[in-house]
Amino acid sequence: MSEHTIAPTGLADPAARQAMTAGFDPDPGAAKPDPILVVDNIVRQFGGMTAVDVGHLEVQRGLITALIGPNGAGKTTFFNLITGFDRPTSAKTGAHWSFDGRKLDKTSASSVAQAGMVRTFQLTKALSRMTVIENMMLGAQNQAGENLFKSMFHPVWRQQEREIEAKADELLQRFKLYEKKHDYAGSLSGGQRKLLEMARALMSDPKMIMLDEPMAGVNPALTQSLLGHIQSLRDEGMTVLFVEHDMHVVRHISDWVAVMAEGRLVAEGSADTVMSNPAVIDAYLGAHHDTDLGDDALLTDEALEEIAEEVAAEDAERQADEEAEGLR
Ligand SMILES: Nc1ncnc2c1ncn2[C@@H]1O[C@H](COP(=O)(O)OP(=O)(O)OP(=O)(O)O)[C@@H](O)[C@H]1O
Repeated sequence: MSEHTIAPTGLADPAARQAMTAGFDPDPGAAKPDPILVVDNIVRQFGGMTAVDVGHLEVQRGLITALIGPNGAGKTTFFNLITGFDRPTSAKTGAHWSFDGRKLDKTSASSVAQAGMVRTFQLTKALSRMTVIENMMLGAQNQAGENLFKSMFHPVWRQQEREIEAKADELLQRFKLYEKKHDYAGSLSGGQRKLLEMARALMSDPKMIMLDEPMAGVNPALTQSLLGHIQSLRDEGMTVLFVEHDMHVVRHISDWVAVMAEGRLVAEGSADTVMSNPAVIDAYLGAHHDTDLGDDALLTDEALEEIAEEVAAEDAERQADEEAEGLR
């Protein structure tokens, strides 16, 4: 085991995870035995519209928790709020959240990342024009958003550069991106970009990784590899919180599911339980009549490939639409 690999925990055993979650109270916002993230009274309004209004949420340490909900439910806004990229409207009226026992509500995005709660970032245009290894090196500097570029010139950066590069190489090997080390990140496929986003987030040794739609734009060849990487992170002791629209993926890898609708937390439970919950079905049907909540508890390899093909086709369609719009 390398020095950057986290020691396996008892939660690598599916039976241990099932036994643990079977004991959770299924009420939305219920207490967990060992929460790594505790959120209270987070409200975000845009004008007169309430995008997020979460009274209480606990995320259990060491599990994969999916945050699901129809379009516009407030999932991304919630991610932005708890990672310091946005401020709650309720900042002065009792919003607070803590991670691993540390209060985070007055902290910046970089301090949140330093505390060990790291989210993935989509490759922006600027990051696409940098090489894979340059992206990884920036990831080491705590995911500080607009401060990423400044961080390159910090003296500490230069001192530690070699050590950091060795860690980056190790992660690139793990994520099968080492051969692409000096390629521009923009030249990677959709799936490889997702792997790079994940590898980059791991450069700061997080305790919890937050993934926003990790399967979007991923081609069939990489779908299973990506799911496997997410499960391995959990098996090694990391907590994973992810937003995902594909319910088959949610069923396949989640230990616990939290559901948002119209900004609020409306349900929690195992994937099977929440997807048969009438409040959840109503929330989805109200927003999206053709949503497939999935009907299989465990996916076959063929089903996974089909999902990946659908995702790739949707992505190609979206890209074609964007290109057509650009030509107009
Ligand atoms: N900067 C903003 N200004 C105004 N409204 C916003 C802003 N950001 C989000 N919203 C609104 O807040 C609501 C929640 O949006 P959000 O993107 O968080 O939902 P979501 O659950 O992540 O949706 P999706 O699954 O479609 O990504 C939506 O109605 C959205 O239009």
